[in-house]
Amino acid sequence: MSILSSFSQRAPNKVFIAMLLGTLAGMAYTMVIPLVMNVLDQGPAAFATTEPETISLFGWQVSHYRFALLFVANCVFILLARTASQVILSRVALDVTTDLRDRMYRRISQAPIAELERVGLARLVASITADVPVIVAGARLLPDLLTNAVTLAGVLGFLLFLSPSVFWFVLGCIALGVLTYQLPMMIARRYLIRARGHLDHLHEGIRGLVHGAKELKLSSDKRRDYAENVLALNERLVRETAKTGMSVMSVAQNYGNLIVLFVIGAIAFVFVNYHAIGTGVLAGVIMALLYVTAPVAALLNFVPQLSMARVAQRKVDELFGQLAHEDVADDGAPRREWQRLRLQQVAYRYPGRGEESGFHIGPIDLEIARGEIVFIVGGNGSGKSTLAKLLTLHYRAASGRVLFDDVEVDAGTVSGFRSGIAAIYSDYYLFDRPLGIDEQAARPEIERYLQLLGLSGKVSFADGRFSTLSLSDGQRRRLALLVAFLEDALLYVFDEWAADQDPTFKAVFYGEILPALKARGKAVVAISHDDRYFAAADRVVVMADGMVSSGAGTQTMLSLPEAMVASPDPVAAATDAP
Ligand SMILES: Nc1ncnc2c1ncn2[C@@H]1O[C@H](COP(=O)(O)OP(=O)(O)OP(=O)(O)O)[C@@H](O)[C@H]1O
Repeated sequence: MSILSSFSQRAPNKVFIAMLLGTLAGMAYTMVIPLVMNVLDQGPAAFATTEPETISLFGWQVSHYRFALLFVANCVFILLARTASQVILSRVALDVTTDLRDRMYRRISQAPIAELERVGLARLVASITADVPVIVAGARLLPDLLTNAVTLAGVLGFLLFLSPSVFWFVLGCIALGVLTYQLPMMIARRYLIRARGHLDHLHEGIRGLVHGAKELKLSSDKRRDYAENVLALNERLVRETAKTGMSVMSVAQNYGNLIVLFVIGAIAFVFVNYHAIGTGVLAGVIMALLYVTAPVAALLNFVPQLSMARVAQRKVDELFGQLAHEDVADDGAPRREWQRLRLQQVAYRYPGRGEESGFHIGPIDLEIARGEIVFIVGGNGSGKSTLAKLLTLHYRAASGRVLFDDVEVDAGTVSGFRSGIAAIYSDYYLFDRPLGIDEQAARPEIERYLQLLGLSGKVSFADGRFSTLSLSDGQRRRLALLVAFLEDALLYVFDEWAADQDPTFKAVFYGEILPALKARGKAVVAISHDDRYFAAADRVVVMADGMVSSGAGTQTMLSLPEAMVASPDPVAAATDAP
């Protein structure tokens, strides 16, 4: 959708008023020339007044006082109309900026996870932070654009009134000037588009600088390499292309500024030799043209800003065009109950790069029942996390069927089934508050879990948020686990949750938390490399090269301290603790 239509949809009345005021201001601008012409003895005969009426005002002699009053009123009107028009549109622009970002947020949250992973964070952030302000700035120019366009049209009308031959000559010259102006502008635009493309890579580089700060700090060689071959390289590409673009644009702008002066020269030195034109009319024409120099230059100077806005708009459209809307018909549907989850001949393939085809898993047949603990084990890159994302319905199977009981997951049912799933992925994100819960009702439970997870001395819960997220990796994961508990889901998926827990807490996780979830009738899937605890699973699913083979588990808690095995419900354990 074009930004202009966003403006008029957001506040049609305000936009109309702003446009109207801009137009009226332009008309008032045009009035200035005829008003002044009236008092020029040497002006065109049509404007000559017979009797200059002079009055004394505050001790000053004011001739043609009616015109003088009209002139002042006109100027005051220009001031008020233009200001009001700009203020109104600036305010609408702020609302439109919010709307635009809001639309982007929704597009992102409605996009399939696979698409978000493909597009990447850096490009999305660049679009929201860099492109949106440029688009809106372009749209904010509209009142000025109108004012200047109307002024130009008015002055051209004035020229037509003075001398039709001059009018056609001026019109032809301006049209020629504007056409030739397009060539450098086109070149400049190309460079700006290229610079915007490099900016995406630069953002990715900056992300690496922040997220990889610890790795880079440890080695000056790494730091130098990254600074030179990633940051400086992308900076240089952005800078050089933007510099060339801006330089060409400056040439175009200055050429644009001179167009009217060329016209004045052409009339004063050439046109007069071919057309009979009186001195009064010539003076009027030159005055009108000088007057119109600024509006023409302003109009042409809008072009670069508008073309930058167009580049940004194209970038946003392109990016969000790539982000497909997930096929979910029942978004926000209530949770659907189920007893058994089944994957039947499910396969999934990541998109390939160039000639390389993407990693492929399946076809997989797998069943997980409520009250069952299933471990997914296997080597790195064997497809465990991919399978987890299929189980949590973030990836949609390319072929095969995912069924909860006898209901197949499709666009109409996916949302209801997702509501019953809680997952902690290896790249989980911890929000500073539990989302979508009744804070007051959950408070006692949160306090209890904080204690159970050994976090009560570290984190507290107040005003709907956790007091801190500055915790150790293991503690952050425990907090993520707490949030998952609050969801009271039907299926829990843990992707290497225990990897960075200390031995004691590892034992708590495998020996108490998982059995407690099982006892409460939850289906539990844990991706694990902890072979010491494989016995905690009812079933072990082994993955290799994207395929699964199941092995039998055992209910016996191997390696667990007796005290831990004795209390199968950790919540009860926490409550009973002295
Ligand atoms: N977002 C992605 N885009 C494209 N390919 C991916 C993506 N994520 C994973 N892959 C591919 O899928 C393969 C399996 O990845 P996956 O994360 O499922 O393995 P894993 O068994 O969980 O490994 P690990 O034990 O190291 O966590 C990877 O080797 C990679 O080639």
